[in-house]
Amino acid sequence: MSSHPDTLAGQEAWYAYEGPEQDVVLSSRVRLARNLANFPFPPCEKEDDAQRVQSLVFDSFSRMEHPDRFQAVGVNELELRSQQLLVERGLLPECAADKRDLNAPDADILRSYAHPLGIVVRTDGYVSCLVNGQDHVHICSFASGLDLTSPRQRCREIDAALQRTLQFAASYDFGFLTTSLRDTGSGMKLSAHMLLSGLSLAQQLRSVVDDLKSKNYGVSCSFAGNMNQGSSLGAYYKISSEQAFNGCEEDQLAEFAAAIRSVAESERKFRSEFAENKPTVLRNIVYRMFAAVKYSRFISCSEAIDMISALHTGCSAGLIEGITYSELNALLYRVRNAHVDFLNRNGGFSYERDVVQDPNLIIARLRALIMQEALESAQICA
Ligand SMILES: Nc1ncnc2c1ncn2[C@@H]1O[C@H](COP(=O)(O)OP(=O)(O)OP(=O)(O)O)[C@@H](O)[C@H]1O
Repeated sequence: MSSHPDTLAGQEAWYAYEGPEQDVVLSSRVRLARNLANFPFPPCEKEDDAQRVQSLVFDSFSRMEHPDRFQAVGVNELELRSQQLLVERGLLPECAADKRDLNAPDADILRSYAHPLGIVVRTDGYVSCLVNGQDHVHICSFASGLDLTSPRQRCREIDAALQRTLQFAASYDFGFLTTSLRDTGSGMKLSAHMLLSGLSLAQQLRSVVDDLKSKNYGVSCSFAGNMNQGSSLGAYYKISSEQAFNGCEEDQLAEFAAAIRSVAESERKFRSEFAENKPTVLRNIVYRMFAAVKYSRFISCSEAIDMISALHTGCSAGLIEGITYSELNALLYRVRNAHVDFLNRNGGFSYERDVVQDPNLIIARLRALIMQEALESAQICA
């Protein structure tokens, strides 16, 4: 099973690599919002303005050093399944339907936008730029674990390179001007995906969420779930900054990193208390999921996310060995519908007679095989 869609230009995707604090923090994201001066912002722009903005941004990328490192495309030129692959990678915005039901068929992301989106992706997949989304330009970059410095550096390089040929809307008093007031200033939004299974099991999530909200950080479900009921699929949460005008970029970055570290410390504390006070309950959760992965013939996307979460918790409690956090994090991408579909179409697999006639069964069957292959060297530590 070699041709994973996450191998770009011969290089593994960013999420295949180890990162700091990965026992709790899966990944970090930095994005910069910018708008071109002298053009109405996306909610108010006309079709030909949007076309012109896209041409100017694509042209600016084509004039950068090594322009062949960038692939620029109008999203409406991509097949629905390619769009969905980019959504699953976090490069295109999700529409509400994706959040509600991960097992549902693909939704058309373009319908939520007044004008066609454009996207530029660097061929190594580390940095991308969305055109005509909420703002004219959203530059974004990811890194494994808690690492905001390297994605911010990559975003800044692209920002500086774009500013050689484009003029962005800015004011001395407010900084960069953006569609949403909360992005005005640095235009920077920071986020971290975290596994908060310890806090969830100990039912301590509410106070952590309230504390983050009081510091102007947003908390939402990474995959699906209901924040009001305090339940997120697999206990995966996204924490993000909600305002870009307080202090300089360095301060925003340092404060956000400190908040994430503090949540990570609480999470570790509650994970180890749970392991000490309820060792049998924890073993039951982890071992059942391990067995389910090993022996299931069909796995749905939401089941897979729950299973990966339990395996991750099991690894950090020393109950499972032979698989790394980064392998588990990469699995969270590999089990999504469009990723499995890509592999199915490119892998030349053959399936059992009773599976082959049903496309939904094929995807669930292949997902089970992907999970089993990832766990090949993993074992339970009794
Ligand atoms: N720290 C992270 N690690 C991995 N993926 C992330 C992270 N933060 C956000 N994402 C993914 O990136 C995509 C966009 O994130 P999000 O929903 O926060 O942005 P948005 O509000 O749509 O746009 P923007 O942040 O550009 O204004 C989503 O698919 C989300 O799951």
